[in-house]
Amino acid sequence: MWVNDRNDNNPIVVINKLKFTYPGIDGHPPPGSVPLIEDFSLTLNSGDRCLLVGSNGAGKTTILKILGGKHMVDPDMVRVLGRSAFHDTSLISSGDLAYLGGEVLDIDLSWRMHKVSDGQRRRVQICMGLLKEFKVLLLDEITVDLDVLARADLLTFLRKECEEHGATIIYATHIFDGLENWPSHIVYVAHGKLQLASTMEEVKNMSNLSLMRTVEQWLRKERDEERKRRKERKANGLPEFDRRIDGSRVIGGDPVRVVNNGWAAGRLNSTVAGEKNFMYSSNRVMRQ
Ligand SMILES: Nc1ncnc2c1ncn2[C@@H]1O[C@H](COP(=O)(O)OP(=O)(O)OP(=O)(O)O)[C@@H](O)[C@H]1O
Repeated sequence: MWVNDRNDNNPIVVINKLKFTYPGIDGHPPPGSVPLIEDFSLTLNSGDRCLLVGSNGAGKTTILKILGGKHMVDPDMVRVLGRSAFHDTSLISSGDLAYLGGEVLDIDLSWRMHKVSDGQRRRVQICMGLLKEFKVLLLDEITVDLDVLARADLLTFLRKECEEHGATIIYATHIFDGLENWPSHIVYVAHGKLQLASTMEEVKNMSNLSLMRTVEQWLRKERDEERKRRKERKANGLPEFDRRIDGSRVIGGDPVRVVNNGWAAGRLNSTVAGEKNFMYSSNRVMRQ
């Protein structure tokens, strides 16, 4: 497969047998927990535009956050520009590595940003995130509120950054509008495991369908297999779902306070969401 066979001298992103479990309240994976990401390997080179696809909860954001140095993993498991993103903070501070996710750039309401639309706010967030010249850009579905033109312009700009300046982009998204000819590579992840990593050309040779329909087909197959697995478990007298180990939440009391959501100690970038029953969370997943 392309990911493991490529032999470029200076790969920009190298993920090598990545294994990750969100830590519990004590900072360690809860006993008995199954790794969320397992045996995940991927190599990307300068100029690659990689689309990261998968169903809800597949682990896309987690992978992007690990690459962005927001979760600690063994330094040999993830190298960005030859360095460990978690341990080498200069990667982010220099702007060489940029992470742009839904909730990362919170806007201070005192900037009168409450008077603008969601899409206008999103544009400001994106502009701020792209102010510094980047070598590696991690995008976690950032185009949700953009109008068609703003989205098309952004995709063109990003493509140019890759083609003309050799930037490398990994973009996790569920929105395939205007993406048909944008990526150079597609990576499909399911249940934290790599299912497919191919060039766009290979994906087109594999399927006559549009990119969106091709991905839809993959996800449908995944869902059908999951349903079959659950049915078989049930027939064998086993619980339909695997036992869930809740390690990173403190539940109970009023108000409910989540004090550890899996971000590495000392690097928590908290957002107070809501006033009454507030949660400390830097991840929208935890805001319920
Ligand atoms: N901070 C956290 N602590 C514990 N579990 C988490 C945390 N963040 C995410 N998870 C769990 O990890 C799994 C993968 O989540 P992740 O956000 O990486 O998926 P995703 O592929 O980005 O999903 P989506 O497409 O819905 O954004 C989910 O089951 C989620 O509940």
